[in-house]
Amino acid sequence: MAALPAFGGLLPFPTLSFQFLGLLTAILFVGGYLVRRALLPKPIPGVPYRKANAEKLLGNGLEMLAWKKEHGEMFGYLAKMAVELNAPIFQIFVHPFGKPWVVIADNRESNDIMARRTSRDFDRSRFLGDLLSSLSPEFHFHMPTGERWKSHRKLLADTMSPAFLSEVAGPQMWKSTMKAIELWQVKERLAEGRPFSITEDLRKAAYEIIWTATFGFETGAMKVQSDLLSSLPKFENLPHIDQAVDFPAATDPPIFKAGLALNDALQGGIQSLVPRLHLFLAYNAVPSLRAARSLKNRVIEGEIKKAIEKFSTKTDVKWEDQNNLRRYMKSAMDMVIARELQSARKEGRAPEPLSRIIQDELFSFMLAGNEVYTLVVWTLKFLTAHQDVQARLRQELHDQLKQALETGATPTASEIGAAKLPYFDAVMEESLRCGEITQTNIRTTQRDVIILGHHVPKDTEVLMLNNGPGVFLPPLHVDEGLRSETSRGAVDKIGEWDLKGMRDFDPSRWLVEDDQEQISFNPSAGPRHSFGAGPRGCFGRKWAMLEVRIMVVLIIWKFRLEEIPEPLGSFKPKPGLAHRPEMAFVRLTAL
Ligand code: HEM
Repeated sequence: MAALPAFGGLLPFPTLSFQFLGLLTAILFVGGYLVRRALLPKPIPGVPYRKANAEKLLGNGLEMLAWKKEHGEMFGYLAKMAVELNAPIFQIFVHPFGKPWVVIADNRESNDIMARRTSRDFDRSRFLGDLLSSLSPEFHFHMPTGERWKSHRKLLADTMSPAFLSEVAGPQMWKSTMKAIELWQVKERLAEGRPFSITEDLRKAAYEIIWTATFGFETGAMKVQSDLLSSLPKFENLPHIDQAVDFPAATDPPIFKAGLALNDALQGGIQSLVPRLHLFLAYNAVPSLRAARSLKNRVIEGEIKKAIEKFSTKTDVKWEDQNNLRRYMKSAMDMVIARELQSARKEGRAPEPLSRIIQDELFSFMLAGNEVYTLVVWTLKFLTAHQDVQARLRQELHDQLKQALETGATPTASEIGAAKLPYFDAVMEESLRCGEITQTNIRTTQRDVIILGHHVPKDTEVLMLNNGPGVFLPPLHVDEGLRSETSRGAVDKIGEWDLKGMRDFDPSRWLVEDDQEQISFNPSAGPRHSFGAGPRGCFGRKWAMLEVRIMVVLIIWKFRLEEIPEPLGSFKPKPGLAHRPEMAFVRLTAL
């Protein structure tokens, strides 16, 4: 009985607890429903999207990751969605708590946004600030368009002048490329007809080239590798003729290693949900990156001090006089420092050659220059896979650089820069297109805007596809009345591709023939946004195209890129910051 009261005491509990549990369940259910609803993507009214994705907490996120896993890149998913939705404008949901991103799959409208609707309606994407502000806070790439951005670009303006490019940067690019060629001559001899990977060599060569042209001295990365391989005897036990040879790698010079490490760390930011915080912690807390940053700062400061010493007494620099430039300037840094000292003298202010601004802007040439490497890698792959294109390209070089051919000399930087090479230009443009070097361009809306008849709110990220309808797939129909006025006015400015063979690598799509059967390169033959467009288009485009020209011409002049077996010739991209191939092999014959 003693248990009774206890039992009796417990009796009401189950009654209460059922009610309580019922209530709790209801609260949890309703609460859960409300929280879920709050977390679900919030579509922008009127802009097309796939309904199923708006009902998932992660929106399109998991599908995009699955696509990336299968295809090695992510933006093909967006091209596929444009076709599936049959919509030249649509939205996707990328971040669990973030706003939708709007995607444009129409080249004329994209061009209009970048070229004519900057910066009142659209401006530099904020995402780029998240990525770059820890490493290079004063790099103008990520700044909104305005006075600060303008003054930074002005500081560097001389580095893109024809005089500087032909007299200073070009010869530096040529010298560094020849170092890479010497390395490949050694490799070609050791490989005895077998293929080998060029990914690392090209990455380092492009980095060395841009470093030398920016700072005026070589880091020595190419040389240490050549020295190591030259010292090796003939290779015993070479693999089968179709299998790749691996070469030992020399240790990179410390400053070279530091620059690459700082650059590669950006990759982590791209993949992070909180890129700004991620990169701030990486650069400030990871000991190897902290050390890399302080070494980079020390070296750049040291070089700037040398330039100050050189230019503080020189007051007779004539900026447009090529001889004068050739005499004084060895690099982009010389140019920037000399200009800063001169401007300060003129304006009666103290010069600031060691400012963070100058250091960041100069170092950031290195970051931007990475894309040059990507373009060269894709180009060499296309030329290997399309032997007919390679033969026609070499023929054009031999025809146009006759003097070098007849004397057995290597064409100089200025000969290469000045040669009229329409087929070469077409090959480059087609490599940019088919290598999908710039898969999308991106802008942020600055106020509520109308795109193709749809209302898009302020602060929306707008992605413009370069890999979808109109480029590799038939264009989607757009009612002319829905276009902006300026877009309607640009109707005949850019050509459209024949639907047949849109996906094929075919440089001749960029060529036109006149009545006298003269071939010329037509940059407006079809959509072309690899360097962006408008005021925020690529600042270094002329530099990039000169560097690529010097590299590719010298490689094709010195080597034949022989066919390689299928597995090594794969065109599958590798997941990463840029659209790069998973592998790049060549089988070289020295010419
Ligand atoms: C094949 C090589 C290259 C490609 C494909 C490329 C592509 C691009 C693209 C797509 C943009 C953004 C354009 C836009 O949003 O409208 C850009 C911006 C920029 N690029 Fe390049 N680039 C290359 C090489 C270079 C080089 C070699 C340099 C410097 C030496 C450079 C410096 C810059 C800078 C400073 C910006 C930012 C411009 C601004 O915001 O005002 N780029 N580039």
